[in-house]
Amino acid sequence: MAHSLDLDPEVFLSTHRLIGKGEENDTTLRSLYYPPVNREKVKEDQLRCGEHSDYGSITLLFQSHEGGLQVLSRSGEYISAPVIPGTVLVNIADLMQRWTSDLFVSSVHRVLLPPAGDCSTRQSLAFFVHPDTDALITCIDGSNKYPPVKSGDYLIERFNDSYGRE
Ligand SMILES: O=C(O)CCC(=O)C(=O)O
Ligand SMILES: [Fe+2]
Repeated sequence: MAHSLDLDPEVFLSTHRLIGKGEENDTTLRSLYYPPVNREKVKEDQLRCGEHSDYGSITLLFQSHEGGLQVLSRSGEYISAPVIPGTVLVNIADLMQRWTSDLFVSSVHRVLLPPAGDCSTRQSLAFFVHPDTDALITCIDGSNKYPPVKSGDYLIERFNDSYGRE
């Protein structure tokens, strides 16, 4: 990713040094199990996972073969992301968009219900990658498009926006 922006890779590497080393990095692995869908109880427009973008730098997504993931294109249409066995899907997340002054755009995505009559379950693994909690994220182009923010503070802000402040 850094090379594609003509950047020294250390810009990203040096700010992700503490993954898996303790409390100073919020990178998380989440196992998501979606149970079979009872069609009689489905509401209109119900989804398995509602439209959102992720908060950190990137997300590595491992999906089971059932599929259902869709990504919003820049022209505003949802595109199904095919499951390609043995591959990992990489989503750009919001802090990366901010960091790169919108050169990389975070992907808005959702997970659809299976088609009617399909009782399959779905399993995915999402590895939400975050910069180190104290890493100061400033626009890499030197602009002030977004004010500098510490990775950990940004995450707390996003959690508060999503789940409500105390
Ligand atoms: O289950 C999936 O494939 C996507 C899950 C997801 O987007 C998320 O948990 O942020
Ligand atoms: Fe997501």
